[in-house]
Amino acid sequence: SYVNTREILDKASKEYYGVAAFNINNLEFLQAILAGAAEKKSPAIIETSEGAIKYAGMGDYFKGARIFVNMVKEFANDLDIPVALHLDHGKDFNIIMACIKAGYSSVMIDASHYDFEDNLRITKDVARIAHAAGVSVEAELGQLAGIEDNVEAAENVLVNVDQAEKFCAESEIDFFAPAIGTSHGAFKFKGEAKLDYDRLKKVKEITGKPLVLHGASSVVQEYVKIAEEHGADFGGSKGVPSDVLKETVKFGINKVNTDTDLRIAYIAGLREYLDNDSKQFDPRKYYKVAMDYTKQVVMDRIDILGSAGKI
Ligand SMILES: O=C(COP(=O)(O)O)N(O)CCCCO
Ligand code: NA
Ligand SMILES: [Zn+2]
Repeated sequence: SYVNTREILDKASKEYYGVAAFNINNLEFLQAILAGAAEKKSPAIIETSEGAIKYAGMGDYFKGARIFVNMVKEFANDLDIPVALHLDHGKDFNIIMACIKAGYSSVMIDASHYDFEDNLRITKDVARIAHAAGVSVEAELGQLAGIEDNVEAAENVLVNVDQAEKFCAESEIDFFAPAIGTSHGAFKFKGEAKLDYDRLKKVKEITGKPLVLHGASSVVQEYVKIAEEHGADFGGSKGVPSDVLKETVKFGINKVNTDTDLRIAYIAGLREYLDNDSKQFDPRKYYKVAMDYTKQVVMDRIDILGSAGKI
């Protein structure tokens, strides 16, 4: 069934497990994600960046938002698992409004590159409007380094715990994304993957809200290897190890944003297929391995985060 994201995350926050939020740009990733989540009897949060919405609508983001709402609802209505659709990194007020109007379950207002007062003011405005339309809201404090899609920042700025308290108390948001040392993309750490668990624990205690981890992909080396065996160059790629991910869930992370892991699994499967079948030109065939690997990553991630059977 198609649900409000709060239904999924309030339960996860109470019971201390994580729910992956998987990014999509097209039909094939959506099919792979929902197949994996359904098989694991897990809730599923589908999310789209502003770039994905412009991509799907061929520049018309009202159309793009409606396309994703209709695709997700069509599948969700026939599934026994709860499915939500979320706008990831909403920055453009018009796109946020288009998603609310189209029927998204939740929207992120990402004003984290503004100063604190402006971030709080903008977030309060969006929360008031979204809530009036029955849509839940995510916002972020601190910044992730790394450039991906149209989401970029110079360097890591870790969340300030005192600011988090004021921000969560006054902004009326439903989910909160504290920056604790991750970054977007496939090259997250030069050395060891270290996240600020202490800051995370304090934010959970103080806010009591469902928390979001951005830049949470693990960059699974099994699929990096397959992609590189078939011509990819992902040298130096490193993500959040699964044991570190489990620690963040233990300390209160509930929504685990995952884009890069699906992208790597998909391109690994596509490269492998194209190298092995020079005669094929049916997209339902040559996307198959890509979708199978993506589904496998979805199921593995659900096992790591503990959301299997939580419906
Ligand atoms: O936080 C994340 C997940 O990041 P990643 O999957 O790279 O670790 N996202 O918000 C996904 C989209 C980033 C911009 O395209
Ligand atoms: Na988000
Ligand atoms: Zn993010």
